[in-house]
Amino acid sequence: LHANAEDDSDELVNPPKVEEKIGAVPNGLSTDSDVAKREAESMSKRSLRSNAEKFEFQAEVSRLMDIIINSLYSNKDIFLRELISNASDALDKIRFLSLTDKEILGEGDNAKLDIEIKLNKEKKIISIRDRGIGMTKEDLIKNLGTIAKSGTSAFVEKMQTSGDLNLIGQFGVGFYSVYLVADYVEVISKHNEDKQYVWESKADGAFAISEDTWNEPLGRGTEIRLHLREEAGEYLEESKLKELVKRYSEFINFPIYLWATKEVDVEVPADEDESNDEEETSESSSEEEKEDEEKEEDEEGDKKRKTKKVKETTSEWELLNDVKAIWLRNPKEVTDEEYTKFYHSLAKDLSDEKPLAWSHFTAEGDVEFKAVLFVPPKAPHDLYESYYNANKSNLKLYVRRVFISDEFDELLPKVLVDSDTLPLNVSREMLQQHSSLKTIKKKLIRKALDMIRRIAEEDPDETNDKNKKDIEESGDNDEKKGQYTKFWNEFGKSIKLGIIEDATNRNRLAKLLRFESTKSGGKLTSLDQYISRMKKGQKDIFYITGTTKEQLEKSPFLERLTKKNYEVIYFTDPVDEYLMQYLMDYEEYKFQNVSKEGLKLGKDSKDKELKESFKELTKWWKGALAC
Ligand SMILES: Nc1ncnc2c1ncn2[C@@H]1O[C@H](COP(=O)(O)OP(=O)(O)OP(=O)(O)O)[C@@H](O)[C@H]1O
Repeated sequence: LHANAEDDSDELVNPPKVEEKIGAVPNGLSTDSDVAKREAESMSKRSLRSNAEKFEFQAEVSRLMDIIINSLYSNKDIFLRELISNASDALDKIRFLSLTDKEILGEGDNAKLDIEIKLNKEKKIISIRDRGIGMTKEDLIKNLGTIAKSGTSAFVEKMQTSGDLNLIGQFGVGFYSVYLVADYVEVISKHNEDKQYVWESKADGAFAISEDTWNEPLGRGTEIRLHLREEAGEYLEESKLKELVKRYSEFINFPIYLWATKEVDVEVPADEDESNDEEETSESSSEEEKEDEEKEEDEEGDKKRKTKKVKETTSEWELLNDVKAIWLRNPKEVTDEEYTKFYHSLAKDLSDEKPLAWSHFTAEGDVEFKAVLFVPPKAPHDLYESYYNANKSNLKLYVRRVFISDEFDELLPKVLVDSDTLPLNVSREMLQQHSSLKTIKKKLIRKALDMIRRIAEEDPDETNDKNKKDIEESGDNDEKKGQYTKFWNEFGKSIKLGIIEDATNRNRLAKLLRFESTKSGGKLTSLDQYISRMKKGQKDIFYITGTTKEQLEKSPFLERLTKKNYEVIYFTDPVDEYLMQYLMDYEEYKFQNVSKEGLKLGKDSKDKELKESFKELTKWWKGALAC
């Protein structure tokens, strides 16, 4: 990049004008002395600039960086996805602000919302540049080093036990993954409200910030330059980067361009090329012959001039992703693989695991919107820690393709919604209160519950005879087998919390409950299955709460019921006791805690019990009379 800093930085400021670039020589040398100066300052032998302001990383961040830089983790690819995702977030932010203030985007190239990647093979640098919101000096200090995110220590802990870096993006510390491949990183950033600054660090406990007086002005946005480690040379291959963008960032909502070189055939007049291409010029090897040819051509009048094809290397911006949002497409035309990939990019999930289910639909009526809902294969690591944190949610809302917010206080599966009905020019806070959002929420919850119910219905392990036949007919048994148990193990607690909080959907959620019982044979069972096994005349659903099933099995209260062949549910989760204060009944049956005093059994058993007590009473009475 620096060898021709002027050319390059120009290209970074004025990107994708493909036509202009054809034939340009991106690696040509420049004689401009300013450029040479800039380059010298910029590279500074990979030591932090001496006159820069120095900062220490916050201790947790420093530990995190140590772990990353010394990691033997083989999937180093993730750095690119993290940087692209940060660039995309920064673009979302500026686009959102521009809804209420058009001026904010600026003019010309500044208004182009895209992401550009460039390679400098010679200097082993990858640069990723966006025209997003950018960072002020204060942002750079805060965001990249001095303030540890809440996820930092959680991630450090997780890394120490599992060594699995895949989750880095989910812990909100993705930026630092650059040190998997680089040993020196520069972040050049320009925010509308500040000057251009350079942040730099070699991940050795310190970083430095200087006002940028040597790089080309960015206009607005951020450029991240990774000075690659010796062993990370593979990332200088264009093919590798193309593959990575395709794999991990295909669904980013902004165009991602790579400054790609390619060989093109160029037609040149046969004679012009003579001096530098011996093979090709053999047909006209002497001045005389050349003159003869010219004469011939002149004589032939309108006949074409003699030309020939030569190969030339040129560079141009190549678009790497298809920006058409998946949710706008017809569901019939989107493949399972595309949904899975889209989910992975949305959830920053690097595993190969498919989502447990998804639902892609268009809602019509008063509020129109399109949505794609996913049930992740695994619950987010902090799902319950942050359960009551109002700002944390997995819902992403777009209005007319513009990302508006992911700050909703609703717990839903991974969700992405795009609506044309909502107004664009209102603040996030106002939008939260907008009545349309309530309708969206209602519809989404219904759809999410349907989707979860379907996981159960399609799972052959869920031995509900009603749907067993359908499952057998559908043929894809293996894939669906055990999926509901998997769902339950990951999200069961959410269903319970839903029952507690959402009175309107309580019954629908109760259908999704699973538990073990005295008759479930160690497996999970549902309320419907419990009801199907009920004794004749039984009016109640019996349950017992405690810490473990083993402990409950010894309970004398339980024995009283099992002796009479009643099925009793074991509720052993700490939340269950609380849950049962809200779940009074299911269908026409009441819940009864068997360890409560004064337990009433079902009608027939009640009669029996009465008879029993009557027998006892008469025995006693007879005895008393005999005395
Ligand atoms: N290209 C960028 N433009 C503007 N700000 C950025 C950019 N890259 C990073 N940042 C800022 O630095 C912060 C830290 O980035 P980092 O990747 O570590 O975490 P994150 O983006 O919040 O979470 P995640 O890792 O899940 O993407 C971001 O929250 C953002 O404020």
